[in-house]
Order: sequence, then structure tokens, then C-alpha cells
Amino acid sequence: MDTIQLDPSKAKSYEALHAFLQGCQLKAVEKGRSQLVSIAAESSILDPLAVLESIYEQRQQHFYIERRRDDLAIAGAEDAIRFSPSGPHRFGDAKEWMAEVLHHTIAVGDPSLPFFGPHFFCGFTFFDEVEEASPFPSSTLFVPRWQVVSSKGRCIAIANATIGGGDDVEAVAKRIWNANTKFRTFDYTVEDERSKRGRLEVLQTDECGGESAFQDAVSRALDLIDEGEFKKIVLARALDLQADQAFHPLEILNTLRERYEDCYAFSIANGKGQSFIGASPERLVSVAEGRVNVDVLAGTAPRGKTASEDARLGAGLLDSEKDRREHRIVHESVCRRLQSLGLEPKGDCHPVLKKLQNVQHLFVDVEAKLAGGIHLLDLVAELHPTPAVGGMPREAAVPRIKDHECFERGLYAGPIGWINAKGEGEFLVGIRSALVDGEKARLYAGVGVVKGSVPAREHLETNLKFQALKENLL
Ligand SMILES: C=C(O[C@@H]1C=C(C(=O)O)C=C[C@H]1O)C(=O)O
Repeated sequence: MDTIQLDPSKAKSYEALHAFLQGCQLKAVEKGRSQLVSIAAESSILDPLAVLESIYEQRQQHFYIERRRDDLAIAGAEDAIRFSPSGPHRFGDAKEWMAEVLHHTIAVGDPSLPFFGPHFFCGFTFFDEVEEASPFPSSTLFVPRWQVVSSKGRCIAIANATIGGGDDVEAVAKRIWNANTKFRTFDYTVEDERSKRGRLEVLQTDECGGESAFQDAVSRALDLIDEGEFKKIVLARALDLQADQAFHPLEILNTLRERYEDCYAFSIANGKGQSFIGASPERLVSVAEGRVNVDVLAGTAPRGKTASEDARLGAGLLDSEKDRREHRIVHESVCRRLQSLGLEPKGDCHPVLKKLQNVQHLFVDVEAKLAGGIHLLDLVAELHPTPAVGGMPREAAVPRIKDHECFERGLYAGPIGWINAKGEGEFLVGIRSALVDGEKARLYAGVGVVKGSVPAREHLETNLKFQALKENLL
């Protein structure tokens, strides 16, 4: 990546921008390959979700992620460049593609700015192949045309564009100039469509495969566990909602980010009208300042209505042999997989409680020092799917999921996240999620099945997990 140290807010003229982009085009011609130009500038404080909402169009590609607890929100839309590898080597192919793009990137701005340079937004489906009619390909990777990041009292706006020998530099310059002007004095006014529309009503809710499908599947999985095929499998349900008007994914996220501040509120839109959204409590992996962190989250209990009921349910979860085993399976697998990459995982193996609005979980944060040469996507490739959403042993259990679920997982339980030019970033696990498609929404919720699981109880647990999305969609 070539870095040009410049304060774009001081290089104030459109002519200067145009001349600079012409220089980039010359470079593209010299190199025989288009260049990605990424211009970063500090802006006044903006709310990335509100920015995205103000320019929202159902058929526009976008990405949004926010975790209130970390005071970090990122939003971006439209693609400057994209790639969709599929199959068993998709993570490796994605890594190579990113390296190639960065090799042909000209990054402009102050390199000491947080979030300087291009960011790759990523959404990987649970399985490495998808059906032909799937709304999302097995990998979605893109650098957006524009991006806003807000973190710890600072806000960075980024414009990205690819410039090749045959591109219309003037059109690119105009687009960037207009975006820059817009972000400097951002006007949040959007027509309040919702108040005009009236309250949304869900007309129909259908369980994929029918009412009894899930409990039957759990019973069959328990037989396979008894027969010694595997120790754990995660099985999910899908609920299809039909409303009287279109769901608005970003309006739902505004509530989710407030109510679930310990979770990642996220949305990824495919540019064809569908968005995959959610409030996930689970980080698959993050890399920052030479540290790797992985959440081990498994084992679930309801929240109590009073302090004492809540504490009793929490204590019961911590004491539950079955839930401890479920958690231990994930913990051991995560540590083993980090070790196989040459990392030394630290962190207490005794779980604590992670309390969300609707449920509480057993939780451990596993940390390791990043060793040279390991890329965030190497970590994703090794860890996904952890037994928190797949099974144990992975090779025996994960291929059996499809025999027990009657819907395609798509992005449900897949790795969704971002990577910056330094290779830092984070991926969440796409659970507590929904696929929103106009007036339709499909909600997902799953549970870990181990020896001792009871089908009716697992069914209740999925009902609790559905709550996060269900109560906010309506
Ligand atoms: C699979 C899901 O959640 C996972 C399963 C859990 C469990 O079985 O206790 C807990 C947290 C998650 O790792 C889901 O929410 O869909």
C-alpha cells in the first residue's frame, strides 16, 4: 500500500482532488492494473447508523457493525471493489485477494488516524457452499465506496474508489467531492416514513419444517450421540414472519443496539434487497494491538424477573454439569485450534456469567499474543465453526447438521466482520439474527445438543433466543 500523507480537509479544492486522481490514473496505466484509492479524513461526530439510515435504499449494498460497550460503530455502503470466493479454500482465497488489493492501494490522509486506509467488510456463510438461489454468496467481501467510523469521541470518514486506465476520473472526483461535502455538514433529515405507514403488523408466523420438526431432530441427534457418532451438535430453528409492510432493517438495529449494548448489532445487505441483521453476543475472533481474543460462549439459562430469581438461575447455570460440559467442549476446541497455529492461549477456563436482556450464558474470553505471520483470516479459517455453533468432533458433527435442519443456514452462525489495512479487525458469529427481505423475515435460533439435553427444554431455549429479534421486529 502506498501512503500519501495529506490532510484532505486542507486540500480544499475540487481541482486539487481531480489532479490527484489523474495522478492515480497514470499510476494505474504504468502498473497495468487499476488502483484502489482510499481517502480518510477526520470529520465532526457522526452516528454511522444514522448516516446509513439517511441514505438507505433497499437495493444498496451496505455493512454496519456496532458494539455500544466498546464505543465502536462502523458503517459503509456501495462497493468500490468486491470478491466472492466459495468452497473449502474461500478464507485463503479471500486473504490472497485482500493482499493483492492492498498491493495496489493508494491511501491518502494522516496514517496516524485510527481507522486509516481501506477496510474490507466480510460476511461468510456457515457452510462453504450455498444453494443457487441463496440470497448471499458463500463469501461477501467488499471495500465500500464510503465509510464512517465513530469511536471514543472521534469520527473518520473514508471515501474509496478504484481507478483504472479507462475510468472517468471526473465522475469519480465529483462523487468523492460530493460525499466529502456531505459528510462535513451531514444532514440527518429523512422523511419519517414510519409515522406515515403506521405500526407494522406480523400477519403470519411459520416454523420451517413444522411445529414438531425441531424436537424430533434433537431426539434423533441424541440417539447419534448415544451411538458415539459425535459428542455435540448445534441444531437451529427458523421462523418465517410475514408482515403487512416492509421491515426496515436499520430501524430494528437502532433498538437492538440500545437494548443489547454488550452485543454486536450488525447488518449486511446484499444489494439485491435482502439484509442479514442481528445482535450477536459472540465474538468469533478479534485482532488488535498484537492480541487475539476469542469468546467461548455456550450454556444458557433464562433471566430472572427479580434479583434473587436471576441470581438463582445464574448460580444454577454455573453449577449445571450439562452446561459446563457444553462450555468445556467449546473451550478445549478453541484452545487446541489456537495452539495448532502456534499461539499460546491464556485465560481462566472457569466460566463467568454473561447476562443479556433475554438470556444468560457461560462465558470465557480466551486471549493469546499474535505470533508473526498469522492473519486474521487464518484464525477465522481455523476457528469457524467452533462447537458453539457447529459440533464436536467437527468432522463428524458439522456435516450432519443439514440432515437435521430443514432450511439453509446461509449467514446464520457464519463469521461476519471487518479487516483493516494493518490486518486488525473482528468477526462476530452471526447468531441472534434474521434475514430481512421486504415484508418477510426469517429468524434463526439454535442450541447445543449434548448427552443430557432434553428436547422440550432445548425448544424453550430457542424461544428465549428468538426474543431478541422477535420483540424488536414488531
Ligand atoms: C447457536 C446459538 O447460540 C449458541 C448456543 C448456546 C447454547 O446452546 O447454550 C449459547 C450461545 C451460543 O454459542 C444461537 O443463538 O442460535
